[in-house]
Amino acid sequence: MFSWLSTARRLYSVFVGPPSLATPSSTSPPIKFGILGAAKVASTGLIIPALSHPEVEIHAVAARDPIRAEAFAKKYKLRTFYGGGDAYQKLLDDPEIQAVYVALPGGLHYEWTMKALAANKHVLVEKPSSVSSEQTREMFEFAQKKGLVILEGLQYRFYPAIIRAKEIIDSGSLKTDDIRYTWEIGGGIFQDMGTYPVNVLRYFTSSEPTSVLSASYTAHPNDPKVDQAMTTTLAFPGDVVGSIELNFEIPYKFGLIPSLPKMDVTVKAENGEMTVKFFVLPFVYHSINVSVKDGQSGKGAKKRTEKVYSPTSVKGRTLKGEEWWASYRYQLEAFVDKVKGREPDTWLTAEESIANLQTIEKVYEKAGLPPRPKSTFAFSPITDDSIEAKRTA
Ligand SMILES: NC(=O)C1=CN([C@@H]2O[C@H](COP(=O)(O)OP(=O)(O)OC[C@H]3O[C@@H](n4cnc5c(N)ncnc54)[C@H](OP(=O)(O)O)[C@@H]3O)[C@@H](O)[C@H]2O)C=CC1
Ligand SMILES: O=C1OC[C@@H](O)[C@H](O)[C@H]1O
Repeated sequence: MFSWLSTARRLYSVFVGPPSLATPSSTSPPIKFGILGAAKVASTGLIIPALSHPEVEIHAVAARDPIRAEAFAKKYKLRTFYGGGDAYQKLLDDPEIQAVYVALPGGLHYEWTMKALAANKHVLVEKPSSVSSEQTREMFEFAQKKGLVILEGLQYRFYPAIIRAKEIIDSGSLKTDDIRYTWEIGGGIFQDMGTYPVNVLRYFTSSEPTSVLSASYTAHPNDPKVDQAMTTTLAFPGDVVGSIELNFEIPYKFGLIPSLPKMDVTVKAENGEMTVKFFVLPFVYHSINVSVKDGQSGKGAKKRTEKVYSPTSVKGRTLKGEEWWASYRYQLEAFVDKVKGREPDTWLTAEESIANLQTIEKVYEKAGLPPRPKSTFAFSPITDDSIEAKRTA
Protein backbone atom coordinates (compact mmCIF):
# COMPACT_ATOMS: atom_id res chain seq x y z
CA MET A 1 0.00 0.00 0.00
CA PHE A 2 1.33 3.46 -0.89
CA SER A 3 0.27 6.63 0.81
CA TRP A 4 2.13 9.81 1.54
CA LEU A 5 1.55 9.23 5.24
CA SER A 6 3.03 5.74 5.26
CA THR A 7 5.91 6.95 3.08
CA ALA A 8 6.62 9.78 5.50
CA ARG A 9 6.44 7.37 8.45
CA ARG A 10 8.72 4.86 6.79
CA LEU A 11 11.30 7.44 5.77
CA TYR A 12 11.26 8.93 9.27
CA SER A 13 11.92 5.44 10.67
CA VAL A 14 14.71 4.83 8.19
CA PHE A 15 16.56 8.12 8.44
CA VAL A 16 15.69 9.43 11.91
CA GLY A 17 14.65 6.58 14.15
CA PRO A 18 12.20 3.69 14.49
CA PRO A 19 8.72 4.10 16.04
CA SER A 20 9.91 2.31 19.16
CA LEU A 21 13.24 1.19 20.50
CA ALA A 22 13.91 -2.50 20.96
CA THR A 23 14.10 -3.92 24.45
CA PRO A 24 17.28 -5.98 24.72
CA SER A 25 16.58 -9.70 24.60
CA SER A 26 16.74 -11.38 28.00
CA THR A 27 17.64 -14.75 26.47
CA SER A 28 20.05 -13.85 23.68
CA PRO A 29 22.87 -11.42 24.48
CA PRO A 30 23.35 -8.55 22.02
CA ILE A 31 26.01 -8.74 19.34
CA LYS A 32 28.27 -5.78 20.01
CA PHE A 33 29.31 -4.00 16.82
CA GLY A 34 32.24 -1.72 16.19
CA ILE A 35 32.21 0.64 13.22
CA LEU A 36 35.37 1.25 11.22
CA GLY A 37 35.16 4.83 9.91
CA ALA A 38 32.90 7.66 11.00
CA ALA A 39 31.23 7.23 7.64
CA LYS A 40 28.06 8.89 6.33
CA VAL A 41 26.51 5.52 5.54
CA ALA A 42 26.85 4.30 9.14
CA SER A 43 23.67 5.89 10.51
CA THR A 44 21.27 4.55 7.86
CA GLY A 45 23.33 1.43 7.22
CA LEU A 46 23.64 0.17 10.78
CA ILE A 47 23.06 2.57 13.67
CA ILE A 48 19.36 3.27 13.03
CA PRO A 49 18.57 -0.36 12.04
CA ALA A 50 20.22 -1.48 15.28
CA LEU A 51 17.85 0.66 17.39
CA SER A 52 14.99 -1.73 16.63
CA HIS A 53 17.00 -4.95 16.86
CA PRO A 54 16.92 -6.51 20.34
CA GLU A 55 20.12 -8.47 19.70
CA VAL A 56 22.36 -5.67 18.47
CA GLU A 57 24.30 -3.01 20.31
CA ILE A 58 26.57 -0.50 18.60
CA HIS A 59 29.47 -0.39 20.98
CA ALA A 60 32.18 1.71 19.36
CA VAL A 61 33.40 3.70 16.39
CA ALA A 62 36.93 4.23 15.14
CA ALA A 63 37.97 7.23 13.05
CA ARG A 64 41.35 8.53 12.02
CA ASP A 65 40.67 11.92 13.56
CA PRO A 66 40.07 11.64 17.34
CA ILE A 67 37.81 14.72 17.34
CA ARG A 68 35.59 13.22 14.64
CA ALA A 69 35.55 9.90 16.47
CA GLU A 70 34.44 11.55 19.71
CA ALA A 71 31.81 13.71 17.97
CA PHE A 72 30.43 10.65 16.16
CA ALA A 73 30.27 8.61 19.40
CA LYS A 74 28.53 11.50 21.17
CA LYS A 75 26.02 12.02 18.35
CA TYR A 76 25.02 8.36 18.28
CA LYS A 77 25.43 7.74 22.01
CA LEU A 78 28.10 5.05 21.59
CA ARG A 79 29.95 3.89 24.69
CA THR A 80 33.42 3.85 23.18
CA PHE A 81 35.40 5.58 20.48
CA TYR A 82 38.88 5.14 19.11
CA GLY A 83 40.68 7.99 17.36
CA GLY A 84 44.05 8.42 15.67
CA GLY A 85 46.28 6.57 13.24
CA ASP A 86 45.91 3.24 15.02
CA ALA A 87 42.19 3.67 15.83
CA TYR A 88 40.89 0.97 13.47
CA GLN A 89 43.25 -1.66 14.92
CA LYS A 90 42.46 -0.53 18.48
CA LEU A 91 38.76 -1.13 17.80
CA LEU A 92 39.58 -4.59 16.46
CA ASP A 93 41.59 -5.30 19.61
CA ASP A 94 38.57 -4.42 21.79
CA PRO A 95 37.51 -7.77 23.27
CA GLU A 96 33.95 -6.49 23.90
CA ILE A 97 33.27 -6.30 20.15
CA GLN A 98 31.98 -9.37 18.28
CA ALA A 99 31.11 -7.86 14.89
CA VAL A 100 32.59 -5.10 12.77
CA TYR A 101 30.95 -2.87 10.18
CA VAL A 102 33.53 -1.94 7.56
CA ALA A 103 32.23 1.40 6.24
CA LEU A 104 35.45 2.45 4.50
CA PRO A 105 36.24 3.21 0.85
CA GLY A 106 36.10 0.03 -1.27
CA GLY A 107 39.88 -0.06 -1.74
CA LEU A 108 40.31 -0.55 2.02
CA HIS A 109 37.70 -3.28 2.46
CA TYR A 110 40.07 -6.21 1.91
CA GLU A 111 42.67 -5.05 4.43
CA TRP A 112 40.25 -4.19 7.22
CA THR A 113 38.00 -7.19 6.67
CA MET A 114 41.00 -9.53 6.87
CA LYS A 115 42.25 -7.75 9.99
CA ALA A 116 38.79 -7.91 11.56
CA LEU A 117 38.49 -11.63 10.81
CA ALA A 118 41.99 -12.18 12.19
CA ALA A 119 40.75 -10.48 15.36
CA ASN A 120 37.87 -13.01 15.45
CA LYS A 121 35.13 -10.54 14.57
CA HIS A 122 32.16 -11.26 12.32
CA VAL A 123 32.12 -8.74 9.46
CA LEU A 124 29.42 -6.72 7.72
CA VAL A 125 31.43 -5.14 4.90
CA GLU A 126 29.94 -2.37 2.78
CA LYS A 127 29.59 -2.86 -0.95
CA PRO A 128 31.65 -3.36 -3.02
CA SER A 129 33.08 -6.25 -0.97
CA SER A 130 36.56 -5.28 -2.23
CA VAL A 131 38.02 -4.14 -5.54
CA SER A 132 39.27 -7.58 -6.60
CA SER A 133 37.39 -10.87 -6.95
CA GLU A 134 40.57 -12.69 -5.92
CA GLN A 135 40.80 -10.75 -2.66
CA THR A 136 37.07 -11.14 -2.00
CA ARG A 137 37.48 -14.89 -2.40
CA GLU A 138 40.31 -14.76 0.16
CA MET A 139 38.08 -12.80 2.55
CA PHE A 140 35.32 -15.39 2.42
CA GLU A 141 37.72 -18.33 2.58
CA PHE A 142 39.39 -16.86 5.62
CA ALA A 143 36.04 -16.21 7.32
CA GLN A 144 35.01 -19.80 6.66
CA LYS A 145 38.30 -21.08 8.07
CA LYS A 146 37.73 -18.99 11.20
CA GLY A 147 34.06 -19.96 11.50
CA LEU A 148 32.99 -16.31 11.23
CA VAL A 149 30.13 -14.64 9.37
CA ILE A 150 30.90 -12.20 6.57
CA LEU A 151 28.27 -10.36 4.57
CA GLU A 152 28.55 -7.77 1.79
CA GLY A 153 26.13 -4.90 2.49
CA LEU A 154 24.11 -5.17 -0.71
CA GLN A 155 21.10 -4.02 1.27
CA TYR A 156 18.52 -3.90 -1.56
CA ARG A 157 18.58 -7.71 -1.83
CA PHE A 158 16.97 -8.06 1.61
CA TYR A 159 13.91 -5.92 0.81
CA PRO A 160 10.55 -7.67 0.25
CA ALA A 161 9.80 -5.79 -2.99
CA ILE A 162 12.98 -7.08 -4.60
CA ILE A 163 12.30 -10.65 -3.48
CA ARG A 164 8.78 -10.21 -4.87
CA ALA A 165 10.11 -8.96 -8.22
CA LYS A 166 12.32 -12.05 -8.45
CA GLU A 167 9.29 -14.16 -7.59
CA ILE A 168 7.44 -12.62 -10.57
CA ILE A 169 10.34 -13.55 -12.83
CA ASP A 170 10.59 -17.06 -11.39
CA SER A 171 6.82 -17.60 -11.78
CA GLY A 172 7.34 -17.71 -15.54
CA SER A 173 4.63 -15.14 -16.28
CA LEU A 174 7.34 -13.18 -18.07
CA LYS A 175 8.95 -15.54 -20.51
CA THR A 176 12.65 -15.52 -19.88
CA ASP A 177 13.82 -16.60 -23.33
CA ASP A 178 14.97 -13.75 -25.54
CA ILE A 179 14.79 -11.47 -22.54
CA ARG A 180 16.45 -8.06 -22.48
CA TYR A 181 17.46 -5.96 -19.49
CA THR A 182 17.97 -2.21 -19.40
CA TRP A 183 19.39 -0.32 -16.47
CA GLU A 184 19.65 3.44 -16.11
CA ILE A 185 21.15 4.43 -12.80
CA GLY A 186 22.33 7.74 -11.54
CA GLY A 187 25.30 7.98 -9.24
CA GLY A 188 28.43 5.91 -8.96
CA ILE A 189 31.19 4.50 -11.11
CA PHE A 190 30.98 0.91 -12.31
CA GLN A 191 33.12 -0.47 -9.52
CA ASP A 192 30.86 1.18 -6.93
CA MET A 193 27.28 1.62 -8.15
CA GLY A 194 27.87 -1.08 -10.79
CA THR A 195 27.66 -3.57 -7.93
CA TYR A 196 23.86 -3.17 -7.93
CA PRO A 197 23.01 -3.60 -11.61
CA VAL A 198 25.53 -6.40 -12.03
CA ASN A 199 24.01 -8.13 -9.02
CA VAL A 200 20.38 -7.62 -10.01
CA LEU A 201 21.13 -8.91 -13.49
CA ARG A 202 22.74 -12.05 -12.09
CA TYR A 203 19.97 -12.40 -9.48
CA PHE A 204 17.01 -11.97 -11.83
CA THR A 205 18.44 -14.28 -14.52
CA SER A 206 19.69 -16.81 -11.94
CA SER A 207 22.82 -17.15 -14.04
CA GLU A 208 26.28 -15.77 -14.76
CA PRO A 209 27.19 -13.77 -17.87
CA THR A 210 28.87 -15.87 -20.55
CA SER A 211 30.58 -12.88 -22.16
CA VAL A 212 30.74 -9.11 -22.25
CA LEU A 213 29.38 -8.13 -25.65
CA SER A 214 30.28 -4.47 -25.40
CA ALA A 215 31.45 -1.94 -22.86
CA SER A 216 32.16 1.73 -23.35
CA TYR A 217 32.77 4.46 -20.85
CA THR A 218 33.09 8.18 -20.42
CA ALA A 219 36.24 9.04 -18.55
CA HIS A 220 36.32 11.47 -15.68
CA PRO A 221 37.84 14.76 -16.89
CA ASN A 222 40.56 14.51 -14.24
CA ASP A 223 41.58 10.89 -14.72
CA PRO A 224 41.31 8.88 -17.93
CA LYS A 225 41.37 5.61 -15.94
CA VAL A 226 38.22 6.50 -14.00
CA ASP A 227 34.80 5.93 -15.57
CA GLN A 228 32.08 8.39 -14.70
CA ALA A 229 29.63 6.65 -17.02
CA MET A 230 29.56 3.10 -18.34
CA THR A 231 27.39 1.34 -20.88
CA THR A 232 27.77 -2.38 -21.23
CA THR A 233 25.94 -5.32 -22.73
CA LEU A 234 26.34 -8.79 -21.31
CA ALA A 235 25.38 -12.13 -22.82
CA PHE A 236 23.71 -14.69 -20.59
CA PRO A 237 22.86 -18.32 -21.24
CA GLY A 238 19.83 -18.91 -23.49
CA ASP A 239 20.22 -15.83 -25.73
CA VAL A 240 19.46 -13.52 -22.82
CA VAL A 241 21.03 -10.08 -23.09
CA GLY A 242 21.46 -7.63 -20.23
CA SER A 243 22.26 -3.95 -20.71
CA ILE A 244 23.58 -1.70 -18.01
CA GLU A 245 23.76 2.03 -18.24
CA LEU A 246 25.45 3.92 -15.44
CA ASN A 247 25.92 7.65 -15.44
CA PHE A 248 27.56 9.76 -12.77
CA GLU A 249 26.62 13.05 -14.42
CA ILE A 250 22.87 13.33 -14.90
CA PRO A 251 22.35 16.61 -16.75
CA TYR A 252 20.24 19.24 -14.99
CA LYS A 253 16.79 19.79 -16.52
CA PHE A 254 16.91 23.03 -18.51
CA GLY A 255 20.45 23.33 -17.14
CA LEU A 256 18.99 24.30 -13.75
CA ILE A 257 16.97 21.60 -12.00
CA PRO A 258 18.79 18.53 -10.63
CA SER A 259 17.11 15.25 -11.60
CA LEU A 260 16.24 12.60 -9.10
CA PRO A 261 18.57 9.65 -9.50
CA LYS A 262 17.11 6.96 -11.71
CA MET A 263 17.65 3.46 -10.38
CA ASP A 264 15.36 1.28 -12.45
CA VAL A 265 15.65 -2.23 -13.75
CA THR A 266 13.61 -3.33 -16.74
CA VAL A 267 13.14 -6.94 -17.73
CA LYS A 268 11.97 -7.23 -21.35
CA ALA A 269 10.38 -10.48 -22.43
CA GLU A 270 8.70 -11.58 -25.65
CA ASN A 271 5.27 -11.24 -24.10
CA GLY A 272 5.72 -8.13 -22.02
CA GLU A 273 7.95 -6.49 -19.51
CA MET A 274 8.50 -5.61 -15.90
CA THR A 275 10.14 -2.51 -14.49
CA VAL A 276 11.18 -2.24 -10.88
CA LYS A 277 11.50 1.45 -10.14
CA PHE A 278 14.13 2.61 -7.66
CA PHE A 279 15.26 -0.96 -6.96
CA VAL A 280 18.48 0.11 -5.19
CA LEU A 281 16.68 1.86 -2.33
CA PRO A 282 13.22 0.24 -2.54
CA PHE A 283 12.17 1.37 0.94
CA VAL A 284 12.28 5.03 -0.15
CA TYR A 285 9.77 4.22 -2.87
CA HIS A 286 9.39 1.60 -5.53
CA SER A 287 6.90 0.13 -7.91
CA ILE A 288 6.90 -3.16 -9.74
CA ASN A 289 5.17 -2.44 -13.05
CA VAL A 290 4.24 -5.61 -14.88
CA SER A 291 2.78 -5.71 -18.36
CA VAL A 292 2.01 -9.11 -19.89
CA LYS A 293 0.26 -9.63 -23.24
CA ASP A 294 -2.56 -12.10 -23.63
CA GLY A 295 -1.13 -15.63 -24.05
CA GLN A 296 -3.33 -16.58 -27.02
CA SER A 297 -3.64 -13.47 -29.13
CA GLY A 298 -0.44 -11.76 -28.04
CA LYS A 299 -2.47 -8.55 -27.83
CA GLY A 300 -3.93 -6.38 -25.12
CA ALA A 301 -1.21 -6.18 -22.49
CA LYS A 302 -2.54 -6.56 -18.97
CA LYS A 303 -0.85 -4.00 -16.79
CA ARG A 304 -0.51 -4.09 -13.05
CA THR A 305 1.54 -2.33 -10.43
CA GLU A 306 2.69 -3.94 -7.21
CA LYS A 307 4.25 -2.26 -4.21
CA VAL A 308 5.67 -4.42 -1.48
CA TYR A 309 6.45 -2.31 1.55
CA SER A 310 5.06 -4.81 4.02
CA PRO A 311 6.91 -8.01 4.78
CA THR A 312 3.98 -10.01 3.53
CA SER A 313 4.33 -13.43 2.06
CA VAL A 314 6.76 -13.44 -0.85
CA LYS A 315 8.06 -16.56 -2.53
CA GLY A 316 5.74 -18.61 -0.35
CA ARG A 317 7.39 -17.39 2.83
CA THR A 318 6.27 -14.78 5.30
CA LEU A 319 9.31 -12.61 5.80
CA LYS A 320 10.16 -11.24 9.21
CA GLY A 321 9.85 -7.48 9.23
CA GLU A 322 7.85 -4.31 9.66
CA GLU A 323 6.37 -1.85 7.19
CA TRP A 324 8.86 0.78 8.35
CA TRP A 325 11.99 -1.38 7.99
CA ALA A 326 14.63 -0.30 5.45
CA SER A 327 16.52 -2.91 3.45
CA TYR A 328 19.43 -2.15 5.81
CA ARG A 329 17.22 -3.33 8.69
CA TYR A 330 16.30 -6.56 6.86
CA GLN A 331 19.99 -7.02 6.13
CA LEU A 332 20.84 -6.61 9.81
CA GLU A 333 18.16 -9.15 10.77
CA ALA A 334 19.76 -11.68 8.41
CA PHE A 335 23.28 -10.95 9.65
CA VAL A 336 22.25 -11.43 13.28
CA ASP A 337 20.33 -14.62 12.42
CA LYS A 338 23.46 -16.01 10.80
CA VAL A 339 25.74 -15.06 13.71
CA LYS A 340 23.21 -16.60 16.10
CA GLY A 341 23.11 -19.81 14.04
CA ARG A 342 19.56 -19.27 12.73
CA GLU A 343 18.47 -19.56 9.10
CA PRO A 344 18.04 -16.03 7.65
CA ASP A 345 15.15 -15.23 5.30
CA THR A 346 17.64 -13.96 2.69
CA TRP A 347 21.38 -14.43 2.37
CA LEU A 348 24.16 -13.51 -0.02
CA THR A 349 26.81 -16.17 -0.44
CA ALA A 350 30.55 -15.89 -0.94
CA GLU A 351 30.05 -17.03 -4.54
CA GLU A 352 27.70 -14.08 -5.16
CA SER A 353 30.19 -11.49 -4.00
CA ILE A 354 33.04 -13.11 -5.93
CA ALA A 355 31.01 -13.55 -9.14
CA ASN A 356 29.81 -9.95 -8.93
CA LEU A 357 33.39 -8.68 -8.95
CA GLN A 358 34.39 -11.10 -11.69
CA THR A 359 31.72 -9.53 -13.91
CA ILE A 360 32.85 -6.02 -12.99
CA GLU A 361 36.46 -6.98 -13.83
CA LYS A 362 35.40 -8.43 -17.21
CA VAL A 363 33.46 -5.26 -18.09
CA TYR A 364 36.49 -3.10 -17.27
CA GLU A 365 38.66 -5.36 -19.40
CA LYS A 366 36.25 -5.14 -22.35
CA ALA A 367 36.04 -1.36 -21.98
CA GLY A 368 39.86 -1.20 -22.14
CA LEU A 369 40.22 0.17 -18.62
CA PRO A 370 42.88 -1.20 -16.28
CA PRO A 371 41.63 -3.14 -13.25
CA ARG A 372 41.41 -1.14 -10.05
CA PRO A 373 44.60 -1.52 -8.00
CA LYS A 374 44.20 -4.34 -5.54
CA SER A 375 44.78 -3.76 -1.89
CA THR A 376 48.48 -3.95 -1.25
CA PHE A 377 47.86 -5.28 2.24
CA ALA A 378 49.74 -8.56 2.38
CA PHE A 379 47.72 -10.80 4.58
CA SER A 380 49.43 -14.02 5.55
CA PRO A 381 48.69 -16.81 8.01
CA ILE A 382 51.82 -15.59 9.84
CA THR A 383 50.08 -12.29 10.54
CA ASP A 384 47.04 -14.24 11.60
CA ASP A 385 49.05 -16.51 13.91
CA SER A 386 50.90 -13.59 15.44
CA ILE A 387 47.60 -11.83 16.13
CA GLU A 388 46.26 -15.06 17.69
CA ALA A 389 49.44 -15.43 19.72
CA LYS A 390 49.18 -11.84 20.97
CA ARG A 391 45.55 -12.44 21.89
CA THR A 392 46.17 -15.63 23.86
CA ALA A 393 49.42 -14.39 25.48
N1 LIG B 1 24.98 -0.06 1.08
C1 LIG B 1 24.65 1.18 0.81
O1 LIG B 1 23.49 1.48 0.56
C2 LIG B 1 25.70 2.24 0.83
C3 LIG B 1 27.01 1.86 0.86
N2 LIG B 1 28.00 2.79 0.88
C4 LIG B 1 29.38 2.26 0.97
O2 LIG B 1 29.87 2.60 2.28
C5 LIG B 1 31.25 2.92 2.23
C6 LIG B 1 31.45 4.32 2.83
O3 LIG B 1 30.75 5.26 2.05
P1 LIG B 1 30.27 6.70 2.65
O4 LIG B 1 29.71 6.52 4.00
O5 LIG B 1 29.42 7.34 1.61
O6 LIG B 1 31.67 7.46 2.67
P2 LIG B 1 32.32 8.47 3.74
O7 LIG B 1 33.30 9.31 2.99
O8 LIG B 1 31.29 9.15 4.56
O9 LIG B 1 33.06 7.47 4.71
C7 LIG B 1 34.23 6.80 4.37
C8 LIG B 1 35.01 6.57 5.65
O10 LIG B 1 36.22 5.95 5.26
C9 LIG B 1 37.26 6.38 6.11
N3 LIG B 1 38.53 6.47 5.39
C10 LIG B 1 39.63 5.76 5.69
N4 LIG B 1 40.61 6.01 4.84
C11 LIG B 1 40.14 6.93 3.97
C12 LIG B 1 40.71 7.60 2.87
N5 LIG B 1 41.96 7.36 2.49
N6 LIG B 1 39.95 8.49 2.23
C13 LIG B 1 38.66 8.72 2.60
N7 LIG B 1 38.05 8.10 3.63
C14 LIG B 1 38.80 7.22 4.31
C15 LIG B 1 36.80 7.67 6.73
O11 LIG B 1 36.92 7.32 8.06
P3 LIG B 1 37.46 8.22 9.26
O12 LIG B 1 36.20 8.46 9.98
O13 LIG B 1 38.43 7.33 9.92
O14 LIG B 1 38.06 9.47 8.69
C16 LIG B 1 35.35 7.86 6.38
O15 LIG B 1 34.55 7.96 7.52
C17 LIG B 1 31.67 2.76 0.75
O16 LIG B 1 32.19 1.47 0.57
C18 LIG B 1 30.35 2.90 -0.01
O17 LIG B 1 30.37 2.20 -1.25
C19 LIG B 1 27.74 4.13 0.91
C20 LIG B 1 26.43 4.57 0.87
C21 LIG B 1 25.32 3.65 0.80
O1 LIG C 1 25.41 2.03 -2.15
C1 LIG C 1 24.84 3.04 -2.44
O2 LIG C 1 23.48 3.01 -2.53
C2 LIG C 1 22.73 4.17 -2.42
C3 LIG C 1 23.40 5.39 -3.00
O3 LIG C 1 22.66 6.52 -2.64
C4 LIG C 1 24.83 5.50 -2.50
O4 LIG C 1 25.46 6.61 -3.09
C5 LIG C 1 25.59 4.26 -2.85
O5 LIG C 1 26.90 4.28 -2.38
